[in-house]
This record gives sequence, structure tokens and C-alpha cells, in this order.
Amino acid sequence: MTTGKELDNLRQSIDAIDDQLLALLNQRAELAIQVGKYKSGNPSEFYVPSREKQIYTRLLRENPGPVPDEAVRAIFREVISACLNLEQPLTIAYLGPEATFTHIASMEHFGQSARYQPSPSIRDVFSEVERGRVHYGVAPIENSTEGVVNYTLDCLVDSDLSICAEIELGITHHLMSLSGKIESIRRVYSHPHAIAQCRQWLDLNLPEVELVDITSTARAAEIVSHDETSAAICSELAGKLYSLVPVVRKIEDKTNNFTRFIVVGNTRTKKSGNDKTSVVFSLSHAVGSLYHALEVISRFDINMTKIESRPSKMKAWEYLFHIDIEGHCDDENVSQALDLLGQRSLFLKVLGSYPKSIPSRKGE
Ligand SMILES: O=C(O)C(=O)C[C@]1(C(=O)O)C=C[C@@H](O)C=C1
Repeated sequence: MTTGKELDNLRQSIDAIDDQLLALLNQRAELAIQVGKYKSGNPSEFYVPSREKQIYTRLLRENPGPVPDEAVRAIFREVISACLNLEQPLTIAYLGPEATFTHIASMEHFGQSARYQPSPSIRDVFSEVERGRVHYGVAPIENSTEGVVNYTLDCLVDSDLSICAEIELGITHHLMSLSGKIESIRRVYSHPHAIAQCRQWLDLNLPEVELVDITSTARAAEIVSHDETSAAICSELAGKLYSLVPVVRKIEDKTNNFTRFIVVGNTRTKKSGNDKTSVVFSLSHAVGSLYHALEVISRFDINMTKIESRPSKMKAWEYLFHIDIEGHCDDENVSQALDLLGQRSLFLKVLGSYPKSIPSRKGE
């Protein structure tokens, strides 16, 4: 047992370390301000995803414990966020309203010091950045259970913005209501993707209940906050914002449920050493055209992590192929592969090269 004196000594040692941490944090902030002065003054140069990725990778590799990696990441997220804010306060548009998973993903990536602005649609997220009203935008692009968010893919094709970074968030859905009682539920509101991710649970546990599609999980929570007989499938953050309590926690069918979000902006992200590149292309209706296009990827020894096709919208039954490949477009093999792929395509656009995400479980 620790005596009162020993406890006092331990707390004094903690105070001494806190003083050192505070002094070091301020030294770090001074250095970040100096780094900021080397940047040309263009606001889009201040946030450097490749450098941030290198910092996290090194710290997580060197972490001796007992502080868990997830905590190291969260602490340094806030340190970097505060330092960046001293260089240039960042404004971020996200697919709102407040407390959506996109909001959670944005805060997880940019930290508490950035300023956040909800946008009513994915198109609006893009246009806020295009019009220069915010520095960056965040939109969902793919869920591990439900597949791609088509609208984000379409916006990427139409827009001149680049993908600067990706964010991967573990997603957990809770059934939340005003009373927390399952027997009073007549309707369940949520975003169609969230309903689809909880389909088996709903069929088994609430087979008679009406399911209502809503534009976002956060909006569902807001509606339910005015109706005693309904429940929302939403994040804990959204439920708390509207004074809901959990009826049943973690109702998603697949426990490994992740969503990827993209950060879009006017800048191209430099190499971090562990990157991905997103590309969209279209092909002629000739025998083997897709085969010949993809042969280029394997010829240059590149791993493809995703392929998706979308209607071109220009002509019926013509398609755009969206692929993600490992590597940065400034890597020799990726750059050569993209040149050749361009020669074999009717149209090719590089949507961005960006650091591979470090998955986070903060949405759980
Ligand atoms: O290295 C930089 O360019 C910085 O601005 C410093 C810093 C940091 O705090 O480490 C801050 C923001 C950037 O996104 C990356 C790194």
C-alpha cells in the first residue's frame, strides 16, 4: 500500500513532468510557427498530410508503452492541430449536420483546433472548397459493408479539387430514443446506409417497426428528439447532442464496419512513403479494353486496392472506372503506369495521391 507521503511524492513527480511537457509543447509550437513562416503565405500550404503521416508512423513505431497507440495518436492529433492553428487556422466543410460520422471523422483527422462548418450535401462540401469559403472538405467515399458512396465519386469526376488525404473510421451504430425503452418504438429513422448496416438486427429484433430513410444519422437523432414513439440509428455523439439515450448499443451486423472518408482541397499532397493514388478512366467498347488497361497496373508491379464502375452519364452504357492503387503519382513506376494507362484510355484523370490512412476506432 502506498502511504500518504508516497502518494504526495508521486503527485509531485507528475507535476514536474507536466511542467516539462508544457514547456516542450510550447517549444514545439514555436518551431511550428517558424516552419509556417517558410510557407509562401498561401493558406493551402499549411496543412501537410504527408508530414503528419510521417510523424504518426514514427511515433507509433517508437512508442515503448504503456501509453496505448490509440492514445498516442489522439494526443499528437491535438498537438499538431494546435500547432497548425498557430500557423494558419483551418476551416473544414463536412457533410452535416453536426454529429454525423463525417463530422466525427473530420475532428478525428484535423483535431479540436480546426473550425468546422456543416454542409447540407456532398455537392455543397465540394463547392464550399471550390469557392474558397473553406480550406478543405470532408465527404464519405466507401463503407466496408455497404460499398461506395456514388455521389462522392461523381463529384470527384466533375470537380478540379484533389483528394489530399483519406480517413478511415470504425463505425458503430446505436439504437437511441428519448426513453431508451424498446417496447415504445413504432418507427426507426436513419440514413439508408446505416439501416442497411443493421438490417439483420432490425429484422430479428424489430420486424414490425417502420423503417424511415433520412438524409443523415444526425438528422434522424434530431427528429427522434421530438417523438416518444420513434428511435434513431446513430452515433453516440448524435444521440447525446439531442438528449437521446441508448435503447441497444452496437447493433451493426458486421463488427468490422469501417467507413473511408476523403479530404478534398486545392493542393496536391507530397509523397509520405506509404501512399495511395485514386484514378478514374474510361475505355472504348473494344474486346479486352479493360483487360489491357489493368494489365498496365500489374506490369509495373502495382497493387490495386479498389475498382468500381459508374455510368459515364454522357452516353448510355458507357462507364467510368475508378481505381485505387498503392503508391504516389510521383513514384517512378506509378507515373509510368499512369502514362501508359492514359494512352490506352479515352479519358484519364488522377484524382489525387495521398497517405494511406491509419484506421481509427473513434466512431465506435
Ligand atoms: O511541418 C510542417 O509543415 C508544419 O507545419 C508542422 C506540423 C506539425 O505540427 O508538426 C503542422 C501542420 C502540418 O500539417 C504538418 C506538421
